[in-house]
Amino acid sequence: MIDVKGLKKSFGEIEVLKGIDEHIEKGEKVVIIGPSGSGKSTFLRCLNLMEKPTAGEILFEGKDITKLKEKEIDHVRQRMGMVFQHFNLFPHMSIRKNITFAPVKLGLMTKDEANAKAEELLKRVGLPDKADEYPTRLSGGQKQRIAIARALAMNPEVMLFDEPTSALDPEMVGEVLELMKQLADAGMTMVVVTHEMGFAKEVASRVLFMADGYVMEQNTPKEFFENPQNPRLKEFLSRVLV
Ligand SMILES: Nc1ncnc2c1ncn2[C@@H]1O[C@H](COP(=O)(O)OP(=O)(O)OP(=O)(O)O)[C@@H](O)[C@H]1O
Repeated sequence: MIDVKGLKKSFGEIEVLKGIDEHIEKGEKVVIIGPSGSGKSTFLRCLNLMEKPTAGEILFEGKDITKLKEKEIDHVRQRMGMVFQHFNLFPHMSIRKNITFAPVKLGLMTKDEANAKAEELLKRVGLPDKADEYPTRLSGGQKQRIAIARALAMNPEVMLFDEPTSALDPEMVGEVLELMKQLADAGMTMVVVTHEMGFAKEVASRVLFMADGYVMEQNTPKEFFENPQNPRLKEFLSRVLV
């Protein structure tokens, strides 16, 4: 589904991604872990071209999306939903409007269709009575569940999650991870940057370890956590799996 070839990304003089080759299959749940600053978010943001790669190719369904024009890039982004650490909801819009705004603006649905979709999604994320509320009235966990509903409103084929629970109070982490597990069980292709090792163990089909702009190791969760090979990964796991 997604083929990444020789991906590099620099910000000014600093090379953050130094050459990444990856293949993501339809239905896979790829979890990316690694130390702060290792390039995890940058890699994720390159996948849907929120960051423009400095070099390399990203093939989505066989087509190199790094060569597309701006308008075609919008189309790719519709097919790859993104969920951010800080929710990024529109504060001046109701929850319903947050969910329906993009599909209507992009002409994917009529207003009525989008409203019906919003209702269905609000039920799915367990917040059926929040359509007329505004984001400021919601808890962090609720905001993130709405952000997931908003991404799903575009009927994406892939969902990208950038540390979706890192900004949440501890008691709200579970409700968001539970919703992500439901999505995984429903067959969604997912790429997730997270510090939640339990989620990686339970949900991932493959776990990637990034350090210094490279994918240093990757494996099934069982092998990854029980039999790590790279010394950097061993050291990282010894610190996070206390
Ligand atoms: N827009 C930008 N301009 C300049 N430097 C950037 C930009 N985005 C990221 N960087 C730098 O790139 C490096 C990698 O950042 P990135 O956010 O990808 O790491 P990360 O592994 O996701 O870290 P964390 O776990 O702390 O979120 C960091 O040194 C960061 O400062």
